[in-house]
Amino acid sequence: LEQRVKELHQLLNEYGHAYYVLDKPVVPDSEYDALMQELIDLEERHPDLIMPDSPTQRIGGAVLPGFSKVVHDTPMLSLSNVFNEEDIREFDRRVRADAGDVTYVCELKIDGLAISLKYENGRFKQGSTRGDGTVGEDITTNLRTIRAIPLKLTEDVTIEARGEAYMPKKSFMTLNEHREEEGLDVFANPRNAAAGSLRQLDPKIAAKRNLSVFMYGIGGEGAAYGLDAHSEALDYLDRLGFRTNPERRRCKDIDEVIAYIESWQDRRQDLSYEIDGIVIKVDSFSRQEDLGFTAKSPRWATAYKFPA
Ligand SMILES: COc1nc2nc(N)nc(N)c2nc1C
Repeated sequence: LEQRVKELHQLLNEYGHAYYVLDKPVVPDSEYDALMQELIDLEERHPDLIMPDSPTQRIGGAVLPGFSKVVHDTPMLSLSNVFNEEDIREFDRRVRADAGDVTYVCELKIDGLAISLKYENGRFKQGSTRGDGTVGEDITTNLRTIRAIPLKLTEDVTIEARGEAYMPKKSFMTLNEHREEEGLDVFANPRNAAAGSLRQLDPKIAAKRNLSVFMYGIGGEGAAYGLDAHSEALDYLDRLGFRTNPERRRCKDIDEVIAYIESWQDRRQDLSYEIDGIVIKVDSFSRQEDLGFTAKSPRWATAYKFPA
């Protein structure tokens, strides 16, 4: 019996990772659903076999009275913005003045809300919003309902991952259609819909909102995991089981960055999620250290914003 439960955990985690994290289903939905139902039945008959990281435990029971506060180990900063090619080249000049020639990483800037996910010995422990950058809200129960967030990592590491929770465009359209039918206010955009969903005190509501995430960094010192560069940190997050955005690109100079940005000017409407810009980051962690931070933003990163 325990053996079958373990086997179901393994299968459901593997199939769930393929479907929700890699967007590459390996079994038909009907097979996944049948295995999930088998595990639900087994756990109902033998509650002693229910483990906290069981795939059935994503939707917590109780409605929360409110959200408790979480003080971030390191502040969740904001990004400076640039709006045109001149700004981008000015950013590059300032970077090279202090750090010399650098390689950049460009990432799509997902139009969602920033979250922090903390894991202890490979198990999801706490998830929170950015809040004011220093203190956020504990939304662990809601984040557990997001299938793209692993409850258990492939390694027993203690780590904090940071990224963006968002609502795909299709889910946003469907949600607003349902709200209109029910005479409820519609959400203005997917970002508001995602934020509103994660601010629900009843996890059953968040669970129905089809939210997803793209993780974009490690909280604290990436070097602590033997990593020398941001691109390596993203590959490490992949290996641990997190969902990262596949459109990221290492650029050897600012001309390549500008070409990458131009390539997304129009292509972005083909994406299944909304982006509001492109984030440009210096790749090497030691070059990032040379550059440091202003009071509220890293000097080694900036966000190019698309015209509204
Ligand atoms: C290093 O700090 C950051 N990195 C980021 N990366 C991406 N892709 N998107 C963001 N919104 C973002 N925001 C911040 C503060």
